[in-house]
Amino acid sequence: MSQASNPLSPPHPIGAQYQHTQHALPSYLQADNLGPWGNYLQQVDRVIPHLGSLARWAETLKRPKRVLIVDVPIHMDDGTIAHFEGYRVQHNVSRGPGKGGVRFHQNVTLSEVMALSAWMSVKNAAVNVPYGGAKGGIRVDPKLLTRGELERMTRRYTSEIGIIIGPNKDIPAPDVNTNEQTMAWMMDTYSMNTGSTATGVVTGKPVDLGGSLGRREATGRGVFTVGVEAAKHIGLEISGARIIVQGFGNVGGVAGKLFAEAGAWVVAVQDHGGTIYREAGLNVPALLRHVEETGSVSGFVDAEKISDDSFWDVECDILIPAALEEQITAANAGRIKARMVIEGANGPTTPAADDILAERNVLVLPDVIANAGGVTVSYFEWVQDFSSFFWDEEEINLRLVKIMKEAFAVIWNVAQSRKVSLRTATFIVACQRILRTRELRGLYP
Ligand SMILES: NC(=O)C1=CN([C@@H]2O[C@H](COP(=O)(O)OP(=O)(O)OC[C@H]3O[C@@H](n4cnc5c(N)ncnc54)[C@H](O)[C@@H]3O)[C@@H](O)[C@H]2O)C=CC1
Ligand SMILES: O=C(O)CCC(=O)C(=O)O
Repeated sequence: MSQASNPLSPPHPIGAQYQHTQHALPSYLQADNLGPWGNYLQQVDRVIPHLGSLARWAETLKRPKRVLIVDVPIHMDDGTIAHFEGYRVQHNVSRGPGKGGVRFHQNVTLSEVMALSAWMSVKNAAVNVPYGGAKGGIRVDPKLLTRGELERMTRRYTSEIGIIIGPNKDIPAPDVNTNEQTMAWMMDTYSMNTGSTATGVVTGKPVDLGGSLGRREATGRGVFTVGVEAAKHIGLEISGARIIVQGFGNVGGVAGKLFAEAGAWVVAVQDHGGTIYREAGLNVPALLRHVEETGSVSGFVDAEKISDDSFWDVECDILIPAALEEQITAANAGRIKARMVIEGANGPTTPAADDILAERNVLVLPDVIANAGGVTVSYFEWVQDFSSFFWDEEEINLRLVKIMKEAFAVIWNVAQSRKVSLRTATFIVACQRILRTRELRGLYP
């Protein structure tokens, strides 16, 4: 059907590159394709037998508290109007305000944001920061927008979700394809709409706007910290270890840099643009500069280009997935050579792949503890904003490492004593905390 004869077409034509946002099936109709949310539900089912009497509250974990779908209309630079679909999901707010990032990606769906918000509830409880779990996103390829379009979309989205976010209600932060600038626009929009500067409404802001030193590197630093702790348990020497990284953005780039500085060899890196390999180890600082300049690892001169699929066959000791969900599946888990997988990304391993890796004695450090460094420093940022007293970077990193090591030690011991995976152990610790609060608070207002 042509645009002109379709009664549902927008009054103004839209640019061809945005048509997917108009014609894609609304994501809330895709509920039968559970994807990451289905994986999360399976992870919950694995923890229920370990919850004792709290298991009677477990259904709480399987239902998001609040789901908001918003239409985000903006003027494009060429004068046309485009509509984007945005989401904010608050999975659980028993332990405190919702907390979790905002993702801009062309494949974002409601089911995905539901899963990401639920993993935030588990993660925040695992490191015992006083938050529930939330997440947001817009179904858009931000690489196709100009800076002005991106700003208008971010601001309109912030206004639309403004009814449920706030420094004491739900605090967004960066995730895939969002950054400090995105958070600055969100903070400014929320502040203008409420009539006073509210730095604590988002974290991951520029330091000049009340952001925290160390937040940019925090998730990668947390990945590195738990990786080093786990390596000690399995007798893996970090110096000289071979590492492969999928996703070389905020999380993968910083984790790769810290492992390289500790003497490891980053031998393969994959991102959306392709996969590169160097037997003798990549020059990580030079690769980071290349990504900064070009947007991808692709085209890095001092490396061999290999096929995306052969990434999974590379000989290595540690694999760090740091891109998107469902990357390690039953189809490739049997090929992975690593002794340890450190999940920088959220939800990169499906439950079926978890089982294959466990059978093959590959240790998986799950997202819900391995990438908790980001939200931990977000918590520091929020505390600093409330007190208007800012800490130096050394103090932030010391506190971050202490929290990550202590949380990981508790989880490791639970895994040993209950003879369960580190993922189930993390869920046991976290879900007990969440459900205990749920029980104490009771049900009626
Ligand atoms: N930024 C943060 O503080 C935190 C992020 N995470 C998770 O870490 C993961 C990465 O997030 P960021 O580094 O912040 O995002 P980013 O936007 O900085 O980087 C994303 C990276 O993934 C790559 N990528 C995208 N699609 C890909 C594909 N199909 N195949 C291979 N690589 C692909 C991109 O090229 C880029 O290198 C996400 O799962 C996110 O939810 C988790 C905790 C905190
Ligand atoms: O820093 C935060 O609040 C949340 C970061 C995030 O989205 C995540 O941990 O997945």
